This record gives sequence, C-alpha cells and structure tokens, in this order.
Amino acid sequence: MSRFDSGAPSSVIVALWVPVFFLAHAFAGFWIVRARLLINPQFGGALRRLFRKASGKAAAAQPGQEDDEWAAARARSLDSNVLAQATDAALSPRARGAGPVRRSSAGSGAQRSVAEVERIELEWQGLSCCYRTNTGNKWVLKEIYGASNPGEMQALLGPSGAGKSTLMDMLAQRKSTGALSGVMLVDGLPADGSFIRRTAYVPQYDNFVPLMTTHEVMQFYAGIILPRDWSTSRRAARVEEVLQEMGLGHAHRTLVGGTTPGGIMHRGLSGGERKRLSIAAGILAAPSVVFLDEPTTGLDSFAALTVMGYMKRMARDNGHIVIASIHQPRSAIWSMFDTVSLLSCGRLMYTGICDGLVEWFRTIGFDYDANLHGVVSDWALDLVACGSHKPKKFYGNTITTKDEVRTVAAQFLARWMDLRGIALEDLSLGGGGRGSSAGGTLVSVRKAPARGRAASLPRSTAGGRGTTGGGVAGPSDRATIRQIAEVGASAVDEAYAAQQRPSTWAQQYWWTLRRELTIITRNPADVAGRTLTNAWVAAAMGIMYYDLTNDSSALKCKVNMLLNILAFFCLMPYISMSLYTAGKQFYLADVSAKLYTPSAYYLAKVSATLPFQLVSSLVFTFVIYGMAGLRNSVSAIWATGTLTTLMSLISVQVMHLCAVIAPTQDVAFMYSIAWTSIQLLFNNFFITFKEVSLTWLTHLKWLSAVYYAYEGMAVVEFGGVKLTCAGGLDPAGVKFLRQLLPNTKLLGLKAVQNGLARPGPDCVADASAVLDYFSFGRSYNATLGIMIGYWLITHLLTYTAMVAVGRKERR
Ligand SMILES: Nc1ncnc2c1ncn2[C@@H]1O[C@H](COP(=O)(O)OP(=O)(O)OP(=O)(O)O)[C@@H](O)[C@H]1O
Repeated sequence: MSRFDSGAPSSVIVALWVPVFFLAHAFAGFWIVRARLLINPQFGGALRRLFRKASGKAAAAQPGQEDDEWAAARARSLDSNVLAQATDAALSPRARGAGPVRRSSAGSGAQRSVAEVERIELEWQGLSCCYRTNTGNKWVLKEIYGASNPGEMQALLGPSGAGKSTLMDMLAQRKSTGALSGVMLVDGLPADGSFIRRTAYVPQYDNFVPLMTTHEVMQFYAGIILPRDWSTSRRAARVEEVLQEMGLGHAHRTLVGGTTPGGIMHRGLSGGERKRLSIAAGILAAPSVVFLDEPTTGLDSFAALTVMGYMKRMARDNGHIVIASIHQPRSAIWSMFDTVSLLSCGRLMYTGICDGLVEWFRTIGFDYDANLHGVVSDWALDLVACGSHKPKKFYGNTITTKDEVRTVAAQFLARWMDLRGIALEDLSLGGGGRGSSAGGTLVSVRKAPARGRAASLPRSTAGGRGTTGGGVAGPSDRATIRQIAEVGASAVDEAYAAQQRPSTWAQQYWWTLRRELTIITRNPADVAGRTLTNAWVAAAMGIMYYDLTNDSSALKCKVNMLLNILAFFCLMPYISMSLYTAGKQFYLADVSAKLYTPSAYYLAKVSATLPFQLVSSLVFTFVIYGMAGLRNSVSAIWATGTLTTLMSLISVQVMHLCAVIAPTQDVAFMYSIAWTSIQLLFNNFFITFKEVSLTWLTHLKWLSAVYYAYEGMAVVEFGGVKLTCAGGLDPAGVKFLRQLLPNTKLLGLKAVQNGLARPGPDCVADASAVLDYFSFGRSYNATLGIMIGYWLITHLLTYTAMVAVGRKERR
C-alpha cells in the first residue's frame, strides 16, 4: 500500500480544478484592476460610476473630485505641522550628531530646510588617468587641476573624447579602471572614503521603474539614502521639500513612464521632468557636491534651460557644488555657470571663472570676436578642438594640433601654479613620473596641505560668499604627493564604504522589497499574465486529458501527461526573460551607485517573487490534476504540487541565472536552451537510459531536474496502484499488437485475442510496472530532497553571479 493511497477510484476532481481556475482569474483580475487604477486614472472614475449605477446611486463623480480628495489627503499627511516637526527634529542635538546634516550658514532669511547641505570647498591636483592599450599607454587625462566652492556651478567643457566623463568619474570617486593618480582635497584636507557619501552622481540616463510614480521613486530613495535614524515624517517632509524645489510638486502621482519589459510603452513624465526627478533623487540626501553627467542631453532647448535653472537655484540657495559635463550649452545656460574647466585631448586648457576664459586666451594670442564666434562656449570648443581643418576666416586663430594643445596646456599650468605660488619643478610634472597604479580608485594624501597663497585667478562669487581660493599643496606636501605615487592609487575600501551606507540592511531590504513588489504587480505581463497563462494552458491540456479512466487503458496517457506538465514548467519561464534582464539593469545601476548591499537586494527580490511563483505553478498543477483526474487523495495532490512547484522554481531560477551571467538577452536565451535541452532529453521518457548506446552520455541525467521530478511524480501516481484491466485492450490495441509482432503465431490465436480484448472481471494490472520500466526506485522523500537541493544551488549560483557581475561593472 502506497502512502498516497486514498482507496477512492480516480476520476475528474471537480472540487479541485473549478475553484482553482476561478480563483486564479479573481487573483489576476485584482492585480490588473489595481494596476489600471494607477496607470489610467479615468479607469477609476469609470469603475466608480459603474458601481454607483449598479447600486442605484445616480450621481456621478464630479470631474476632478478624485484629484481633490487625494490632494487633501496628501496635504493632511504632509501639513505644515509635520514639516515643522521634521525641521525641529533635524535640528535636535541627537540628529545633528548622527548624520551629515548640519546647519547652513546661508539662506538665513529663508525657511529652514529639512536637510541642510554641508558646505565644502573642493580642490583637485594633478589628476591623471592612463589606460594600457595594444599600442602602449594612453593618457586620457594628464595633470588636471581645479577647485570649486559651495554654491558654485562648474562646467566641464571640451570636445568629444576630451576626457570630461573620465574627469567627472575621478572627481566623484566612481572611477575604478585605468591607472589613476592625483590628489583630492576637501576643505584643504585629503578626501577619505566617506567623501563619496557627500556626493551625488546624476547619470546621463536614468534608470527608473516606468510604472512607479514620482512620489514612489522619491520614497524609495528616501528610504535608502537618508540617514537611518530619520523618522518617517521627516523623510516624507524631505521628499516633499525636494519635489517642490525641483518643480515637481504637481507630479506626485504621475508615472515616471517608459517601456516596461515586454515592450509596453507607458506615458509619464516629460523628458525635462524626468531629468529633474533624477536630480531630485540625487540631492535628496543634501549632498555637498552634485555631479551631473551631460544633464541637457536629449532635452529640447527650453527643457534644458528649465532643468539647469532649477539646478542653479538649488546650488545658490542651498550651497551645493554642482559640476556638470556639458555639450554646447546655449548662451542662457552658459551664463548660469560660475566656473569652467576646459579640456582638450585630456589636457587642461583653462580652469577658473567663465568670464576669465576670453581674457586668458587673449593673453596667449587667441582672440574672441563676438560677431564671428557667437557664444563664448561655442568659440572655446572650436578653439581647442584639434585634428580637424578649421579655416581661419570662419574660426579665426585656433589650436589645431596636439602639440599646440600640449603647449597651451603647459602655459596654463604655469600660470595656475604661478598664481598659487608653486614652482613647477617641485611637482615633477610630466610623464608618468607622479606614478600610478592600474585598476585603483582615486584616493588622496593623508595629511592636510598648507594653504598656499590665495589664488589670484578670478574666482566665483556665486551666492554672495566671495572668493576663498581653495587650499593647495605647498612645498611641504610634495613628499606626500610622491608617496601616494609610490604607494599607488588603491581602491576605496569597500568595507568602509559599506559601513558608511546611510541605511541599515533591514531598511535596504524593506525598500527594495517594496520596489520589487511594485515592479512585478504593476506589470500586466508579470503576475496577472503569468497566472492567467498558467490557468488557461492547464485548462487546454486538461481538456485533452479530461477524466482519464481509472483503468489500465489510461496508463499511457497518464505517463505522457506527467512529462507534459514538467515540459511546460521548463518552457514557461522563457516568457519572462525580459523581466530578468531588465532586473539586472536596475541592479547594476543601483550597485554602481552603492545604494544597497547585494544580499539585501537579492533577498528582497526572492521574497517578492516567490509567493507569486508558488501561486502560478500551483494553479497550473491543480487545474490539470483535477481535470485529468489523477490520484485522488490530499497527500498525492500536495506531493505532486510540491514537485511541480519545485520544478517551476528551478526553471525560473536557471533563467534568472542565465540573464545575470549572459552579456545580452540573446546569449541568455542560448544558455537557457542548452539547459532546457538537457532537461527534455535526459528524463528517461523519450528514450530510457537503458536504451542509450553511449552510456557515458546518460550521466547528464544528474543535471536534469525533469528526470528527478518525473521520477517523483511517477512514484506518487503509480506507486502501489492496482488498476483494473477487466475492459481489456480495445480492438485498435489488439490490431496494433498484431502489426507490431506479425510473426508471433500466438497472437493469431483466437483465444489469445479474446483474452487481450476481454480478459475477464478478475484482471488486475499493477501500475508499479511503470516504475520498473523506467527503473524508478528512489523514494519520494529522497526525490524531494534532491529537488530542494537543486533549487538552493541555483539560488547560490545566481547570488554569486550577481555579486561578481556587480563587482565587474567598472568605469
Ligand atoms: N577603457 C578605455 N581604454 C582606452 N581608452 C579609453 C577607455 N575608456 C575611455 N577611453 C578614452 O578616453 C578618452 C576620454 O573619454 P571620455 O569618455 O572621458 O571623453 P568625453 O570628453 O566624456 O567624451 P564624450 O563627450 O564623447 O562623452 C576617449 O578618447 C576614450 O576613447
């Protein structure tokens, strides 16, 4: 007697498949309606009107009523009391001691901010970056100097390939490739590993979830990047404050928009609003320095102006240093910048206030003519672009060769050093003499340099804070600089960076869990789509196998059906490959911004997806199980459901693993297909292992989860089962046997044919013969253990791959 015996004969189990089939629709419907309500607010209105009509209430909702209600609710939750409380909390001694938030000296007349910017002075000295290429060392940056003060907007300007992005990555301490050298000073002191936490890097292309609202995006970042001890109300107040400051106060409930995995395009924020949202997310934690990577790219000229206008006001009012790489700014945008660093071929051509640019080049023989050259920034770009023909009548006197670039750079450097009181020879300029080391992140010297003579290059007076002239390495510090060169630029200490993360592991887990749930429940192709697909494919298969009889004639159909179920679970996850590859992109972007630890993200992702995966695989199993009428006992139903669910989880996890390790989606498909082929070929069904002539090949069965699951399901369905064969073989069956074995005289005997067709009421077939035929001897529990182990290994591999891929992502 098998542990799965019920004693009752098997037949269609209506009480199983009917409720499951309808509950699956209710479940999918709930998520579809919920997502539609958010994506399409008119849908909510229409739904309400429908309910009112149905319940006899004629009065339709007034237009705009919904918005008003929501606005009132939001106003209630974020009223001025909350804002005031949050501000007070920000100023409490405890909060002040705990986080980087300090009182600003500026804006004394203005309303106090929930999180104020810690104003710093920044200076960089001799930044260089060299790549080793097939043709030798390639210096993409060499001896770049500069400085920036609080409230200042600095443009990184230069022709394509001049080194703007490289310089910005080095300044932001986000560069991890190439041989790096140089010094970063914060308030005259060497920058340490915590500097990265005082900066925000707004990438050129954002990576928002298209189906999240503006407010949800900001909530997510507030949960992750604001100090761990901030209260919920203070976080909410900060989100509100930043959204208002960036002119997004009206767009709380607007979707970010974009294309979801699967290809559905959703309308949302405009390009300019999206960029402002990127900046808003960046400045949420009140960073001292905001790096903007080509903030105006892809925006029309008015949107670009608006974005930069907001940024300018933020910098001026709050005291952020803003450093933006920029291509051909229009004159209104150019005039917003206080200072500029002009690069060409990796060399510094000028750094200082924008108004000093024309004057400097005039002194070395390159005159600016407003009538001929137009906007100063355009002229500067044309002036330093080398390697192309620039007719004098259009461009005037310009720099045309790399040698000229080097000469002008040396002239500027001499001037810069002169103004700062440093002798060039003391700095051992040129070549790789300052040393470098491959693969490091820029770090800086250990000790504070003495302040040099105040710079007499004109400095910005942005925000009315006057000129200060940043600290610069004096002669006594040169040994320190050389020491760095010898030691080489070591990587920023990862452990230190992790320690410095503002949020706890639990906070990271919670907020990524919320985001993952939003991603999967709002995408119609995900939870709802998968549940419905499972229900309907199961129903279609169930119709094919409907009500298999409880006798030996159904044996073949049952054996086929078990394999079909497993084949479905092998193939179904393919429809979600785009979700896995999109998830990888979010992860990589977040990991490069050091938002959270991989373990918090991974566990959140598993927690968010697992319940839905369980639901959809059980829907499939129970619908087909009930329709076909497999072994009718609660233990058998659950035992089969457990195995099919594990099969489904393993397949999903393998697809996920392939998406993580593959460089592209196409390659991910190739890896997955290799795995699926092993599953389908090595499961003992189409060809038993006994029949394979190349025996060594059958060892691939150890990789086949389908083989294990098939064995387990066969044990559940056929173990110890006795089927009646009183009905005998049908005439077609007898005919088939005769054709198969034409020379067997025995089959020709009338008595034998009668015996096969009508064996008599006492005929009983032992279904365990199926297990013998396939050489299935493992117990159910052993199979279960193997399947669980297989699943855990796929998780371990995926997690390891994610950590490795995250580390490899270097720039
Ligand atoms: N890994 C690398 N190996 C070799 N050269 C590289 C590498 N990465 C970047 N470069 C080179 O470094 C130079 C500077 O690149 P960078 O992206 O900083 O310039 P950019 O001024 O930002 O250009 P753009 O405005 O076109 O974005 C380019 O010539 C680029 O080809």
